[in-house]
Amino acid sequence: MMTHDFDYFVIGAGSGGVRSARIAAAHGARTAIAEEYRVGGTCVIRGCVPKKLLVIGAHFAEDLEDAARYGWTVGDKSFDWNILRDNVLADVDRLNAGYQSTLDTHKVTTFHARATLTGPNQVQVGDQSFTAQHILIATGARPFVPALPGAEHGITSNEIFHLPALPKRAVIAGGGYIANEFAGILHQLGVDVTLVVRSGTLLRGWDEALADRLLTISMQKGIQFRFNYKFQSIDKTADGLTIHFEGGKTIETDLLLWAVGRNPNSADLGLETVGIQTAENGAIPVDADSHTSLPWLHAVGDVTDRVQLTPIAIREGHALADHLFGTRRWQTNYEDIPSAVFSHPPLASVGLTEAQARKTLGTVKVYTSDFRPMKHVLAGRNERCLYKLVVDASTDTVVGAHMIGPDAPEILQALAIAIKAKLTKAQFDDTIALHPTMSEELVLMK
Ligand SMILES: Cc1cc2nc3c(=O)[nH]c(=O)nc-3n(C[C@H](O)[C@H](O)[C@H](O)COP(=O)(O)OP(=O)(O)OC[C@H]3O[C@@H](n4cnc5c(N)ncnc54)[C@H](O)[C@@H]3O)c2cc1C
Ligand SMILES: NC(=O)c1ccc[n+]([C@@H]2O[C@H](COP(=O)([O-])OP(=O)(O)OC[C@H]3O[C@@H](n4cnc5c(N)ncnc54)[C@H](O)[C@@H]3O)[C@@H](O)[C@H]2O)c1
Repeated sequence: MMTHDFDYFVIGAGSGGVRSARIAAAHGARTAIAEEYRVGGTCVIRGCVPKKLLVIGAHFAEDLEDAARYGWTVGDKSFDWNILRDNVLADVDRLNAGYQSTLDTHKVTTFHARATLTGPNQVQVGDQSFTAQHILIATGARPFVPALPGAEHGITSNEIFHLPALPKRAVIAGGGYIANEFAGILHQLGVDVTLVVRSGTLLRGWDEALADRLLTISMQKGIQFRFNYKFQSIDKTADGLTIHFEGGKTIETDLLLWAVGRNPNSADLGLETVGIQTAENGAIPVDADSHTSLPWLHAVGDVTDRVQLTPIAIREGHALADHLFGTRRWQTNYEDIPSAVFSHPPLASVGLTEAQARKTLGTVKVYTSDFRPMKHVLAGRNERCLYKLVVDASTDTVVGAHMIGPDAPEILQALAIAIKAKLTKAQFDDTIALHPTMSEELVLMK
């Protein structure tokens, strides 16, 4: 048998790559990983983690306001972006070091350089070349920026965490996760935010009633929306940017954030050299075990464009390493994946939306609770929660849960266990309420 330099060579030290490398090494595989930017990948360095810290930081704007109704005298409030940004970036450094130390502890050889495929079982890293029995591509996705005149004057989520100063005005392009999360963050921090959506729908694919509720609350807070606006070009001016839209409309702004999706990061990896053809958007085709059509080449995470979420990349990477180097063969289950939009307030969802259930099931029952949380009542904040349970009427199984309101993602993670376990509405009803909480609504819906 031919001896390779490594048993496993992982390209990309993000969520999927790090987990896969660590598990493979724990199984005894001689493992290497290459990272061209920073170990930890999108989620840790410029995604979930710094984003969530900014969400928490931004929410103090409302908490400090509400504190007065609870009897607290808060002195003159002021906000310093440099402090928040630098503390968040310092935490990212801490996590980055933690990820590196995990790799080191597991004796994974790390190369801090870009890697490419140069032939079957072959990788080039900087000016070094290696062979490996198995190679994993876990290179993630990159922000999509439309090819429009002046598009380069906009920034993406990669740059937003490093802003030297907050702008006065910001336009955010897109109506999905990143657009709504950063609309909330920037607005709370005092930026005049306009969200520009090319269609008439916010958060396509989410339960419509929840998306509508986010729109209503966001508008109430002062975020502006422009629907059915199609970008044409962007001019840099003395005062900032002028954005031109089809039909002659324009918006003046200081900052433009492109949040219009992320494409698999597979360009210039050498895939064509080894005979792999990607989908039009760059996605690497894989089977349920994350194998490509070549026996030595595998891919997990965003680069495969299955579900662009960290826990999914982690599972895919873990299952693959177990399969290649361990004894257990298992596959990632894509049913009932919980997810959240960390907007202000956040949305969280698992299972079928009402529309999906009506399309795919026979009869469907929908239970809703539309209420003002007690914290908001005393604070005089007119912001209502909306909880929704979708039930397959033929079996009484709860097939979907959808929530918007404070702490919705925290509540939904536990609720996702009940949905995954296919509990019935009767079992929800049989559960004693924990009073007074917001989540007790979930067992009180009639
Ligand atoms: C702003 C933002 C917020 C997000 N928030 C959430 C959230 O709250 N919850 C959630 O679940 N998901 C969130 N996501 C999505 C999540 O970050 C991704 O789904 C996840 O990181 C995908 O993991 P991955 O391993 O596929 O790729 P990544 O984590 O992106 O890792 C890929 C790594 O490969 C490296 N790389 C690329 N090419 C090469 C090469 N040729 N050689 C060497 N290295 C290379 C990259 O530098 C990167 O470090 C967010 C994403 C963004 C952008
Ligand atoms: N909280 C989370 O879990 C979280 C947070 C951020 C990102 N993510 C992941 O990262 C992915 C990327 O996030 P995202 O917000 O960029 O994508 P998204 O798919 O959520 O939203 C993209 C938006 O851009 C619009 N769009 C697409 N092309 C456009 C164009 N040419 N012009 C104008 N609008 C256009 C779409 O209609 C949509 O509203 C998400 O799909 C998600 O999987 C997850």
